[in-house]
Amino acid sequence: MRSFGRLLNYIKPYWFLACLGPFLMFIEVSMDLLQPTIMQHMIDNAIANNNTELTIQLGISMIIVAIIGLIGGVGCSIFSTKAAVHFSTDIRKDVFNRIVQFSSRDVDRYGSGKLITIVSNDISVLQRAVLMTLKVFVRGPLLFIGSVLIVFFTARELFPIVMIAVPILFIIIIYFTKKSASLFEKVQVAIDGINTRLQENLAGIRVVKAFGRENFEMKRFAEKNNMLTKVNISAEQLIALMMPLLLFIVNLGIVAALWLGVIKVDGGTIEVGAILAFINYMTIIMNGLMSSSHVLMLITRAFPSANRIQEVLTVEKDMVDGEHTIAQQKEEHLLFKDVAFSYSKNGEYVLKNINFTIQRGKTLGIIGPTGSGKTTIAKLIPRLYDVDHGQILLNGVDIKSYTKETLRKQIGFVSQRALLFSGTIADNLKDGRTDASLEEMKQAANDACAVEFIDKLDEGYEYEVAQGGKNFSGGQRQRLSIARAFIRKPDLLILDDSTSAVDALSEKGIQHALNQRHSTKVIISSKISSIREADEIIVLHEGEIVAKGNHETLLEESEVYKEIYQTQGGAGHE
Ligand SMILES: Nc1ncnc2c1ncn2[C@@H]1O[C@H](COP(=O)(O)OP(=O)(O)OP(=O)(O)O)[C@@H](O)[C@H]1O
Repeated sequence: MRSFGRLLNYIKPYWFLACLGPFLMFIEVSMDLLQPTIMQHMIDNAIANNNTELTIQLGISMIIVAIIGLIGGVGCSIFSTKAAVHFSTDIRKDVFNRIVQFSSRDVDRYGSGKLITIVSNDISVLQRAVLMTLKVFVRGPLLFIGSVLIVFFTARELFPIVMIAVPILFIIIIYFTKKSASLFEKVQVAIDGINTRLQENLAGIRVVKAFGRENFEMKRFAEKNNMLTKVNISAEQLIALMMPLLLFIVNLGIVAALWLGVIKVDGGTIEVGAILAFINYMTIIMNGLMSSSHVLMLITRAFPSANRIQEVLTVEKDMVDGEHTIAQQKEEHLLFKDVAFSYSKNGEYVLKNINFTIQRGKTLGIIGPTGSGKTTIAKLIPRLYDVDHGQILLNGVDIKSYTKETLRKQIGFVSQRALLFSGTIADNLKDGRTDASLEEMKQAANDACAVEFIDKLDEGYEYEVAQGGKNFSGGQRQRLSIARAFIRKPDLLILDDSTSAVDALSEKGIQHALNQRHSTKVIISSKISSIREADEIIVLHEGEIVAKGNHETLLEESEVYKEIYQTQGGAGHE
């Protein structure tokens, strides 16, 4: 509830629209409330007395009142919708901006399914609650209070019926609203589950097909879908049950009014028009309560969504940005000092006691079996994650002391999963450096052996890259990612298994280009051929450095290295 209240601050810039909507609704409701009274006059004073002129006058009044009401209603819808849509657009923008700045730990913690639900579903739920509040919240209570007052002053004989019916209607509404709130919370969780499954399947659709996992995935999706169906049905059934119950109470009231009315009309204390007006007001009271309860339900339903949105907006930064904005060039370029790291707070360390130094301009190779922690080392350097123990120094300064911008400007990172973004090839290359010229792009593409396939494209560097780069082969994506890093001309270049899908000839070309570069290089690979030229190689095993040296010394001294070498063809491969 507090989160909902806080998020309502987003409506402040649109306060004029947000006030205009309910004001126009006030006009519409006032007109709605006038109608039965005019009708009562028409029946009791004009029709009963055969007064045609008065009948026409009152008829015209009813039409005018209806038109004013219509203008109020339409105006309210237009302005309320504008306010609510701007409100949610601003929240969506802030939530997205926050997510983009999340640390990798936060992304791991939330999971992409939940984040997608928050940006899409939760914000829509909130928008709907605000829209209905602006449109209906004034209407419901006004219709209710207005009708009760009018009955009190114009048909006091029938007022006891209202006194009995209204509390019962209230109790029903409160009971159902409370019950539905917890069910709608479950609905949100079930939608999370669906989005997670969907997201995972779409991202890995090729693997799903290649391994014939369709049936298995369909079954897993069906489980989540059934769960959503179950909670959705329970929630909707609950709401569906409320309407007939309310109607039943109102109808009982109407029957009681007719019964009491007949006695009173016989006694001459009430007129037929007043009874008809009462019946109308009873229906309006019910409608007023129904629409208020509907909004109340939407608001209660929006509470869990608001909590989740607020949580994302206020998530505490687990990575504090440093203040250092100047990166000097030191001979001792990169230093890992007693580094240990675990992905979860109390989890097992995936890196332990990591110590190494790279001198400026030199190349460090990192090799080791899968899961030994190679990629994790690469992720620690640009602070995708922070170390749990020890220190990483870049140019003699703890990387935590740099602003993230200063730190990341010094680094060119080619990740294991070559990811491209939708846009043109040029757009993707310019992610490396926004002001890169066409000549520089061509040079980088040439060094990364990407020129041959770019030149074959009619549009060249203006060729559109599909989402995730799926209109390129794995090797082409890797070469474009390398070109993107090259274009940056970084001080420190990190290549994480980035030539795994590249053919041997292109890999040779890339290695040649790498050797020409003055950058300090960290090359991670599971292939000895990619790192054998490195000035120093570290061998990782189960998160620890088990050997260090160049190719020749490691062949002599490290069993693990020798084993990798032999499994990759050994001397015969040279
Ligand atoms: N985001 C993550 N959350 C939790 N554990 C992770 C995460 N990423 C990696 N791990 C774990 O950390 C360990 C080291 O993983 P890492 O990716 O660094 O290994 P690697 O040597 O690069 O493997 P590969 O050669 O297969 O790429 C593995 O046990 C892995 O399961």
